[in-house]
Amino acid sequence: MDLKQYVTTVENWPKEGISFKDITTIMDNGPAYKYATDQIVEYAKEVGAEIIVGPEARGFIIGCPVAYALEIGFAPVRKPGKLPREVISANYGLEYGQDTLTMHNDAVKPGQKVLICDDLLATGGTVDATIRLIEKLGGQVVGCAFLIELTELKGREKIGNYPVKTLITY
Ligand SMILES: O=P(O)(O)OC[C@H]1O[C@H](OP(=O)(O)OP(=O)(O)O)[C@H](O)[C@@H]1O
Ligand SMILES: Nc1ncnc2[nH]cnc12
Repeated sequence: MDLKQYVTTVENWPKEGISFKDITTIMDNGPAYKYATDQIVEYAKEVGAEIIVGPEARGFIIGCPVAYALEIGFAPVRKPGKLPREVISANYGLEYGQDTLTMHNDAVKPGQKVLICDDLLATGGTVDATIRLIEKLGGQVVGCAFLIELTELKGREKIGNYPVKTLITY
């Protein structure tokens, strides 16, 4: 299936110069959402993922069905003030701003094999911060899976040698 036909590009949103890739038009199409999820499930099997970690908010949409299909856990990475128990934090830069991400300090167990799932790899700031959080807890990042990669923004370079799987590139 050509997933690209289901991605909607919105120019100059949320601010001037950003070419926003809207994935709601993948999600609201049953066969497209299932096809995309199935591709990432296969990748998760290949890398031997034992838990999925996904950053708020769109990482939940991609990561949760993968965890469900494999009957493994899902650990959320969230913006500050959202997780109720003790957290660890990491700062990062975004294509359009600066922020902090947090994760429960027992969400990933030492040595556990983790697949990070998100909708989009842009500058790599979000996934880089997510990797730092997982590794602080002793987790082993075995892969990073995305629906979309914006190659111009060089996210892969930012994260170096971690295996990356993307379904659509621009
Ligand atoms: O590679 P990067 O430059 O870090 O950009 C990619 C990240 O940006 C978006 O999330 P955003 O922070 O907009 O949050 P949202 O999912 O809650 O809308 C997207 O869902 C990725 O997580
Ligand atoms: N260009 C982009 N498209 C969609 N989501 C984004 N999040 C950050 N940059 C984005």
